[in-house]
Amino acid sequence: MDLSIHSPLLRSSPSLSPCPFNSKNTTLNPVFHSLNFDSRNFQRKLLVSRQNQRIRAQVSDQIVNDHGFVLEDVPHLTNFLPDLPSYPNPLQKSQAYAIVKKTFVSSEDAVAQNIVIQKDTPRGVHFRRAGPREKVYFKSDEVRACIVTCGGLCPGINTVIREIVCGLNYMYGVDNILGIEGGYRGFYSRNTTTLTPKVVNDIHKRGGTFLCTSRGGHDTNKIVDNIQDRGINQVYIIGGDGTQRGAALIYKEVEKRGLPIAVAGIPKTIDNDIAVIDKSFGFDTAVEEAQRAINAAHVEAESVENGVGIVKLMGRYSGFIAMFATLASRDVDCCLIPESPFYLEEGAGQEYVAQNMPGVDEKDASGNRLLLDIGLWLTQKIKDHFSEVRKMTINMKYIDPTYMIRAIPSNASDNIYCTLLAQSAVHGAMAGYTGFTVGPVNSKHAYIPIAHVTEATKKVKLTDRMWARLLASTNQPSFLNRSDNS
Ligand SMILES: Nc1ncnc2c1ncn2[C@@H]1O[C@H](COP(=O)(O)OP(=O)(O)O)[C@@H](O)[C@H]1O
Ligand SMILES: O=P(O)(O)OC[C@H]1O[C@](O)(COP(=O)(O)O)[C@@H](O)[C@@H]1O
Ligand SMILES: [Mg+2]
Repeated sequence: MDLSIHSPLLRSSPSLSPCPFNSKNTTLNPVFHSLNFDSRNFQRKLLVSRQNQRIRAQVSDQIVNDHGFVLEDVPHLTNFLPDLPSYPNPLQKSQAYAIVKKTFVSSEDAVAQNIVIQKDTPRGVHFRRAGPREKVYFKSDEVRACIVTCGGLCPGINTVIREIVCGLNYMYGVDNILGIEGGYRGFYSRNTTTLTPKVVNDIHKRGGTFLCTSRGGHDTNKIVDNIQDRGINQVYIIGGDGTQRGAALIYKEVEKRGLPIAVAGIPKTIDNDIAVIDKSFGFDTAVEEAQRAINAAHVEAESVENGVGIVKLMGRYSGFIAMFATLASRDVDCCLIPESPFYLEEGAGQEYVAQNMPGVDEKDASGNRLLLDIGLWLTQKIKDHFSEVRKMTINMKYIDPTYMIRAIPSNASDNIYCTLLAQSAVHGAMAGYTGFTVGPVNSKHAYIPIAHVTEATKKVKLTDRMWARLLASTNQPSFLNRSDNS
């Protein structure tokens, strides 16, 4: 019987305490050659090719120059509405920003996706740097914005909502902001709520989402009809990979209808599984909270004879929470993540787990596969092993803090991170960018084409040094052969 566990089906990433089982790169700062990519210059392929000899290829919104510099650009409203008027950015008159040396981000600023390069390698993919632009494409009193939150919870959602509202109001003088309640379906099945700085003043101190959320219910046409009917011209969409896919469809439909509506995505997920960006908001808070569960398991296991503690954490297909919580805690003896197939004494397959548990083919309303609860299964297997094979009685404590780590308010650093995300999204929408997701790339906030963050799921790389650090700290088996790593 094949008993090896196949990671894609793991529901979450348990970490164990105490466990029953026993180049050198040249780092260079990329040199930025002066490449003029002011939006009007490179929106239109042919125009760009003629105007700038250094640009030798452009595929859709991608520019490549002779140095292997690739700009993965985001759409701009003027791509399909060339006559859209622009206005001076009201931040010019802001007292707070008056002392800033460089209030506006240059249209030539780009953020490198890969900052560890070698002298002769191409300079690689870059994204537009996020931040306020000299010109905006909306008059403050004509903005009618809306905010929606979709998918699972995550610490910090309320901070993002609060800072979008306050950012729009304080920086751009916008006071027409709607909250769409209950996720995507809220566009057509619920009433909206009016958001002002006063209404959202304290919400960052609470977990969850002030606007409520849901899975499923994305109907692009109905959503865009509703956006149009309500006269909304800026749409802020906070959510994970599924939500961002939905946001891309909304942007496409808006473009098809030729509407002057900016669509901005703010990536949210507790799992940290969104590609390109350094880290998702709330992740640090969740890892911190997971310490409490690991600590409890450790204390319980240490305080009795033959104590074993198991903690189950979230992560779907990505084991970042378990990996970072383990690295931070140092009390964990074995960390199991979906990316790393593991075996018990005879091997242990997810198929085997599936035989013992119903519901393997079920999906949630968004189409996400409902994964098996590996934590409970593992707990039983370990108990069985000790009683049947080793003839020992163990004292097992199983802790499942999964929803507790995502339902809390964000910590201080996540709050600041959420503020930057929200403000970057506001600056981007006001500047007329659309169909973008915002997020930090190598610590600099950037506007990223939505497809880039949805086309792949970020996973722990077992061949990276971080996983090696974890193996070294727990002293657990790697479960992998060297040949598996290639
Ligand atoms: N491929 C898709 N196209 C359009 N909408 C989607 C898609 N995947 C998910 N959605 C919608 O996005 C919302 C959230 O998706 P879900 O997968 O539950 O959470 P998350 O965004 O956190 O990954 C749901 O309303 C769902 O209907
Ligand atoms: O909220 P639900 O439907 O119980 O789903 C739980 C899932 O949500 C998550 O917490 C977050 O997933 P999303 O970011 O895709 O919403 C997963 O870690 C977990 O598997
Ligand atoms: Mg998701």
